[in-house]
Parts: sequence; structure tokens; C-alpha cells
Amino acid sequence: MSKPLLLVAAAALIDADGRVLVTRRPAGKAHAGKWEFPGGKVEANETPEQAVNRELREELGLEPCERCLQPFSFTSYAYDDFHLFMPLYLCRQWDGFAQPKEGQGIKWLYPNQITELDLVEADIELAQELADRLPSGRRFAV
Ligand SMILES: Nc1nc2c([nH]c(=O)n2[C@@H]2O[C@H](COP(=O)(O)OP(=O)(O)OP(=O)(O)O)[C@@H](O)[C@H]2O)c(=O)[nH]1
Repeated sequence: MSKPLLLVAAAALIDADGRVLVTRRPAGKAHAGKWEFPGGKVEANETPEQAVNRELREELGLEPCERCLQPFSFTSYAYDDFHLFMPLYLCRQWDGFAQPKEGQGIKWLYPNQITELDLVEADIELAQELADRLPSGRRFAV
């Protein structure tokens, strides 16, 4: 029997220092305690970009810039109960400071640190791709 296809959209927010925001799924949700990129399910009346921006507002209190979402990669991943299709965007511009609005943990980490986290399964390869394609660590000696 084929599994339902779930369209989710997520973003790697990158700060001026090259760190990326990751969030930890709160208790009570599927994959609780695992780390992922902010985002969520794409609703019937919206584009993936609108979904990312809505989720960034709802989950983190950020006001992103819709045109600033840059396609980076995607995952097409078979979980036991559904098949996930998830584009991952890069975003370097937004208004506000990230605050966990839904009980989730949040961390700003360099891409090579994200690969060390206990990530949701579908994000393991995406995190490796970020580490391979984005600079990691401080760019300037202190
Ligand atoms: N937001 C987000 N979800 C991801 C990522 N990777 C990944 O496998 N997922 C999965 O995509 C599914 C949908 O995410 P979601 O956050 O909107 O859904 P949810 O389970 O919280 O449901 P709900 O918002 O209806 O309560 C979840 O099963 C989640 O584990 C990711 O990087 N970001």
C-alpha cells in the first residue's frame, strides 16, 4: 500500500556570523526531542514559501522577507507512515529576534555542529549538505 505524501517546507535561517537556526521538537509531538529546521506543513491554499513564512511567524515570532527565501535543496524521505517531500530554503533576512513560541528548543549553530545533533531522520542528509556547501566556524580570527 502506498503511503500518503506530505508536503512540508522549511528554512535554514543564517545569521551574520554564518550560524543556522535549528529547533527541537517539543514533548508530545512526533519525533519529540529531535532537532529540525523551522517550517511546517504546506496548507492547501498556500505556496511553500508562504508556508515557511507563516511558520516562522507562528513558531518564532519572526517577520521574514518572502522574496528572500533562496531554494537550497530538498528531501524526499520515506517515514514509516508517510512520505515526506520537503524543500529547504536559505534565508538571510528577517525582522525580529527568534523566540520559541511553541515550547520548542532553539539553537544557532554552525553547519558542521548541526550534523552532530540528534536530527529527525529526513534532515540528516540536508544537514550534511549544509555543512558541505556553507562555510563553517568563525570566518574571522578573534
Ligand atoms: N518543520 C519541519 N518538519 C520536518 C523537518 N524534517 C522532517 O522530517 N519534518 C517532519 O515533517 C512533519 C511535519 O512537520 P510539522 O512540524 O508541520 O508537523 P507536526 O507534526 O508538528 O504537526 P502539527 O503542526 O499539525 O502539530 C513532521 O513529521 C516532522 O517531523 C524539518 O526540518 N522541519
